[in-house]
This record gives sequence, structure tokens and C-alpha cells, in this order.
Amino acid sequence: MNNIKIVPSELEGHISIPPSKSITHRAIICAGLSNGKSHIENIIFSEDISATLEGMSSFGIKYEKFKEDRDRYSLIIEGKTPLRALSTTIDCRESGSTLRFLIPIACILGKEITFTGKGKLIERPLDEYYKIFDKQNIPYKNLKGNLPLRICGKLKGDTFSLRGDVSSQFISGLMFALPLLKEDSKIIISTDLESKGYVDLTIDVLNSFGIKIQNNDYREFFIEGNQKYIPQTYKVEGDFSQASFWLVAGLLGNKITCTDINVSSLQGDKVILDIIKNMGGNVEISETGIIAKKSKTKGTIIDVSQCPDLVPILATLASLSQGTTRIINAARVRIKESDRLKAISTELNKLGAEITELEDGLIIKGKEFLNGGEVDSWKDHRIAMALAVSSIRCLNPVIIKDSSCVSKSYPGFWDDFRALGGKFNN
Ligand SMILES: O=C(O)C1=C[C@@H](OP(=O)(O)O)[C@@H](O)[C@H](O)C1
Ligand SMILES: C=C(OP(=O)(O)O)C(=O)O
Repeated sequence: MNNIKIVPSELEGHISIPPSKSITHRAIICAGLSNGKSHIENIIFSEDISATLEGMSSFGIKYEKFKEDRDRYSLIIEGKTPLRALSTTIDCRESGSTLRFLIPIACILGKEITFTGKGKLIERPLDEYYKIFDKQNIPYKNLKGNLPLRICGKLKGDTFSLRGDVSSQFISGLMFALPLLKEDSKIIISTDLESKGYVDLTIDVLNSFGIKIQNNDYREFFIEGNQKYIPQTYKVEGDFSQASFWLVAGLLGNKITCTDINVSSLQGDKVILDIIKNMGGNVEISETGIIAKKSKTKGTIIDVSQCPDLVPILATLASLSQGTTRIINAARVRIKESDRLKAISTELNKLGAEITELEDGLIIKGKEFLNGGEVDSWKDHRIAMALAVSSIRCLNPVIIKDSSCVSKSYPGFWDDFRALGGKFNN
């Protein structure tokens, strides 16, 4: 299913929100670093999660899959430390999290390992790690700064100084590996920290597996060495980044109830609820789940430094709200699966939106309806899903090129779109 033609219609109904991709990566890694069997429940095998599971298998962990319901699985993971290198190459596909989380773990082994990937991942930045390799004399070789990356060396406990405004994934990646080293370590954040919620998630999942990280106000993290991961039974909660697509669909169309989502979650993208309320949208938390109802929303200023993954769907919502919205502090979303500022402004404008792209943000003049037309997903799952949701308020069909890219995070997206009343053929 590559090109899809959507005939605009309002969506309505109940949707079971898929498990958080960010938490699943973390739970698989922590289980793999434990000595013994962990049971991880509520998993969907998106491309990114499969990349992490296969990557961890390269370090000698064993796993068994069990089907729970529809596309949901549970996993029994048998971790074993010290890790072994069973394979010399780890293919991260297009997953930034997999690459940036597994690099420090590979550096515990001190064996030669090559990281590969595809699409935009090949050029997504790794400089924060290269600086560490240079400082610790860890030999590495890359292709003009890009993947494939070959590393052969052992990481030592240290004081690591990292920028906080490139990607929080470097901080999370080090947090998985450093507790297993002999020495204690410190991570010092040399700029303001963006994507804080993802660091909170890392610390929280690590805690569940018995690892302690001391957080000194997000400026400095202290990590004791010689810690031990303890196997767990862990259930992954629903994903707020994915819920945001259906919540906006509810505002633009008809009532949508999102179930299987934890309203006390630490996920940074939970802020979608506040953003919607701020824009005058009708969203409420009930016993059955989070309900979004058709609303007349108003433009506002949205700082996305802590919730970068919301940018594509916020651009959709703003394009169909009254007045002007400014999305600010968004420069980092240019280094995701696509240059998301360029991709979403170009494609929504093709549908009739009025978006001006700035270096680090977007200015969006809202309208009641868009025209529709032919658009490109830029092979980026969040762009494809945001465009699909905009079709609800288009006057004519919307054709989305490369629509199957949703499988990076949400392989069941199109099935769920149809189950809520979406009409499309491919
Ligand atoms: O740690 C994580 O799970 C993630 C961190 C974020 O990246 P940055 O820290 O690079 O913003 C986010 O965009 C990505 O989708 C998932
Ligand atoms: C950017 C994303 O993921 P990653 O960085 O793991 O590739 C995403 O899911 O939008």
C-alpha cells in the first residue's frame, strides 16, 4: 500500500491507543541488560521496535514473542550480562532511538561493531558521541560523518558534557550503559535541555528495572557504576504522540474516545491536552478514556522545544483553526525522519493551507476548510499521519504518496483510520 486516496469524511468512535514506542524501546533494552527473564507486555512490532529488538539480540539476548490481541504482543526477554557480540553489524533501519541508545551499549563490549541504517537516519547527527570517542580514544570510522559507523573500543566512566539541544537520545543512550561500568559517571548538560520528558521516561523505566540515576535539576545527572538491572514484568502504556493524531481528528470531525492511555503518564507529548485546551478545543478525561469532540479552535503560540514529535499534527490543527498560530523553538525537527518544518509546510500548503516556514518555526494562518489534492509523505510516518488527519476537513480527495511509511511507528494506523470511518482506497 503505497499511494492512498482518501475521500474526506469525519471520523468517530473509540480507539485503543498503541503502546508508547519510546517506552517500548527502553523496556526492551532494560530487560536485555538484566540477568534473567523479563516479561514485557503490550508491544506492537513497528519497524523501530523491531530494530531495537534485533539490535539487542546482536548482544546475545534471547526472546520469545506471544500474541496478545490483534496486533499486540508480549515478549519474554532473557537478558544476560556480561553482554556478548553475536553479530558484528547492527541495522537500525530508520530509528534514531535504536542507533543512539545502542551505541553506548556496544561500547561496553569493546568489540568491533558496525551500525548501519537507511533513509534520513544515515545523516542524523551523532557528533555528541564522536566527541566522547575522541576524548576517550575510542577508535571509530564513519562515512564522511554519516552511517555506516564502525566502533571498536571500551567506554569508561567519566564526566560527560553533552549539549541538551541536539537530541536527548544521547543522554538516554549513556544512561543505559553507564550504570554497568566499574566507575561512577556524571552527565553535565551544557545548554538548556530540550525533550526533557524523554529523559524522564528513561530514568523512570531504568528505575523500574532497579537502576538509580540522580537528577540534579536536569543540569547534571549522577550515575553510580556497578549497578545491576533486575528483570521485571512491565506493561507498556499507551502512546501520547500517537493519541495526538486521533485527538485532533476528534476536534476536526466527530467525537473520538482514546482508550488505553495513562492520564498520569510522564510522556512529554501529554502536553497535547493542554495545547488543545489552550486553543479552545473540547477535550476531557473520563472513566472510559480521553474524549475529543468537534470544536472551533483558535490560533495561539506553541513552544515545541519539549514536544518535537507533535509538530506535524499541530500544523494540521493550526491550519484548521481560527486566526494565526506560531510554532516556535522547532529547529530540531528538521533533523528527524524528514525536515519536518519543510515537509509539513510544503504538503499542507499543497492542500490549500497558508503556512510560512521560518528557520526555527512555522507561522500558520488558519482556515475552515482546505481544498485537498496530491501530497507526499516524504516517507515520514508523522507527516503521513498528519496529512491523513487533515483530509477530514478537505473539500476534495487527498492522495498521499508513500503512505506505508506509517509502519515506522504505527503499522496499524490505516486500519484504525478505517475503523473510525475513514474512507480510502489504495
Ligand atoms: O527518546 C525518545 O524516545 C525520543 C526522543 C525525541 O528525540 P529528541 O530527543 O532528539 O528530540 C523524539 O523526537 C523521538 O521521537 C523519541
Ligand atoms: C523522531 C522519531 O523517532 P526516532 O528519533 O527514534 O527515529 C519519531 O518517532 O518521530
